Formats: sequence, C-alpha cells, structure tokens
Amino acid sequence: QTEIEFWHAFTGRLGELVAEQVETFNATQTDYVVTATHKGNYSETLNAGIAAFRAGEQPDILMVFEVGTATMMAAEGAIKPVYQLMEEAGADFDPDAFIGSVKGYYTTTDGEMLSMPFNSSTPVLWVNRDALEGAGIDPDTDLSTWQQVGTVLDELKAAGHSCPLTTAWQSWIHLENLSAYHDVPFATQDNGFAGLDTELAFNGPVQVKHIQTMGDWARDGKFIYAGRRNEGGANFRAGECALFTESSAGYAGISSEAEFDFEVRPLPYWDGVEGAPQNTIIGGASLWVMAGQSDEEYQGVAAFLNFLSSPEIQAKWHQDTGYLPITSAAGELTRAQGFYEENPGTDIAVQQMTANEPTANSKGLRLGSFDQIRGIIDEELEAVWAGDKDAQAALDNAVERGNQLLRRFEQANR
Ligand SMILES: O=P(O)(O)OC[C@H](O)CO
Repeated sequence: QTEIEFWHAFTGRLGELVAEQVETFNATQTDYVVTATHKGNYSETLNAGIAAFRAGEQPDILMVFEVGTATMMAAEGAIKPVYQLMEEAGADFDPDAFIGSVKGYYTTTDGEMLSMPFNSSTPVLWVNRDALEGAGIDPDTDLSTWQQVGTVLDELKAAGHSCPLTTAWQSWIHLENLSAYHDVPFATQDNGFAGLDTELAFNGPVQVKHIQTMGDWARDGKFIYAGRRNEGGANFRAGECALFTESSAGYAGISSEAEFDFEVRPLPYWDGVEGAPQNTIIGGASLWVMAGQSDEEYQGVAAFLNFLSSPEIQAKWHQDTGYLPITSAAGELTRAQGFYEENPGTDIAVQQMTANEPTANSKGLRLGSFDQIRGIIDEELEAVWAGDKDAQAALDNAVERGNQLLRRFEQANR
C-alpha cells in the first residue's frame, strides 16, 4: 500500500470526525493508506508544512486555513496545483461542482483551482437560549442587528450575567467579515484579488464604529474577551456565555457538548449601513498538495481528495461539523435527507453566504503574510478591549503596520 501523509489542524470533536473520514477512505480500498497527523493549530500547521518543505520532508497533503491562501499560491515550487494533479491522475474532477464563493477563493484569476476546498465555514451568532430566559429575556427576541444585540447585552448585564457576549476569531468575524457584510473594503484592489499592490483599508467609519462599540462593551463587562482563536468556545459550550460569535463549524463541539438549549442565528449587522447585510465570506481551510511526491502518491492523493468531496461524504461532513456543504450536490443531498428540517438553523450559514451576489468587497480576501497581519490586528484589538487605545488609533496603527508586511510580500513575489 502507498502511504499518503495528511497533516491537519483539528482536535476535539473535529479531530474525531476527520479521523472517521480517513478510516472510511482507508476501508474502501486497498491501494493506499492515508495517515492523518495533527500538527497544532492552523498557524502551527502552516508553519510546520513550510518548515518541512524546506527540509525536504513535506507531507503529501497540508491543511491550510484561508488566511494562508495567498502565501501558498505564491509558493509555486512547493505545491502541486490541484487542477494539474487531477489532470495527470486522470481523475474525474469537476471544479464547477463547488459553490461559487468556495471555488473562487481557491482559484487563480486564470481559472485554475490550486487547492482542494474541504472545510469552509462562515461566522454566525450562537445563542444560549437558557441564558436569555434566565435573565428574563424572550429567547426568541430579534438579534438581527447589532443595535438589538446591544439592548440584549444591557439586559443581560442588568440581570447580573457574567458573560453576555464572547467571540472566537476576532479579526475574521469583527473586521474581515464585518467589512464584507457591510460592503466596505477590508483592503484595496478588491481585497487583494486584483493585485499584490493592495493596501489595508479596515480603518473606515463602519469598522471604527463597530470596534469602538465592542471596546465599550468590553469596558462595561458585556463583551468578555477569551482569546485570538476559538478559546471562547470552551466558555460558551460550558454554558457560561449567552451569545457567541463563532464559525458555523462551532456546531461540531457545541452540538456534542452543550447541556443547554442552543440556537444558531445569522451574524448581526448594523442597521442603517447602506448595502448591509451583503454576504459573509468563507473561512476554514483547504487542502494543499505538496510538490516532490511520487506518481503513486499523487494517484492516491487524487483518489482521497475526490472521496472527500463526493456528495455522501461531504454531506455527512457538513451535517456533523457545521462546515458549509461546499458542493451543490452535498447541499441538495442534505436537504433531501431532511437534515435542515430536523435541525433548524443549520442552513443559515450557507444562506448568509449566498443570499446576495458578492461584490468586490465581499468575495473574500487574498493578502500575503496574512497570518502575521492577523497577529498585528489581534494585538491592536486587544489594546482596545483593555481600554488602552481607542478604535480609530488601534485600527490606524494596524493598517500602517500591516501595510509594511504587504509591501515586503509584494517585493518578494513580483
Ligand atoms: O474555525 P474554522 O475552521 O471555521 O475557521 C475560522 C477562521 O476562518 C480561521 O481563520
């Protein structure tokens, strides 16, 4: 059997679910055996893949979060483009099977799909209905807008709740998606899709107002900051927080652990901003095939990737995890199986992504060195939450510091 090495970033319930998929693939055929290894969080997995490539010890498949997409696209000698892999393997592969917003994220402007979509998500609002009820708030109360959320946070606070709102992935949800959802640019040049000469632009009035409001909520004990990635998930799953902005894929952990009545709602928007709500953008990760492997391995990689995106496997993955059904066939199968009727709200994420035709501001982001830029944004946001900076000063600073990294990336990849 030819061994296929697959490095990923999943632990907890998602780790169990990816292991199940690998086992199913290994059990369906005898030519290949996929060995899946957890290499840390998304950033650690990306860095492990880059370091391994430099040492000539790269895996066959590397999971890279959406943030690393531009970096991987620029790493020409290090990767085997998926369209090429499928062509050479003679595999039956149709990139048009993927929904547009997912396909577009991982496809070059020349229409070549470079990495394989796998776990795509979008941010939503998770609600602990018991917490609302406990504070004397109607659990069906409208939470469509941030204005409405603000009123509920006041009520939770007045009732003595210790964690009215927490969040995961603050830059992704409260700046990147906030910008797309309100149809304002996060960066120039169509958020980087139109050229490497892109500059950050997330210090405009909509973003400043939102971050300042979150900063005020933090000062008043209504927004509790738990960490840069998905640390807040532990607090929400334990029932400590009433509202939680997190990936749709929070579903995996919440549905298996929460001992309270929970619900998923659309991500709130600011009423009064023209064009809002537009559409949210994807997060999660895609699978990159690394260069320098044997023909047999590439045959196995093509078979495994095709298996992962087959309607049955992708539909099960979507239903188990809350990741989007990334192919139309997986979405249709899920609907036909009655899953959305039995699990109300589980189709909100895909609706939120696809309700409107994306604009130049809402197709997604393609920015080099973006993992490092997110680190800068995280630092600046933490200064706002701590009350050390106001939102305008923090976002201006993040833009200026981030632009320096973009210029370096542009020079290195011209
Ligand atoms: O938790 P995930 O996998 O949906 O990813 C969330 C963000 O996109 C990470 O950048």
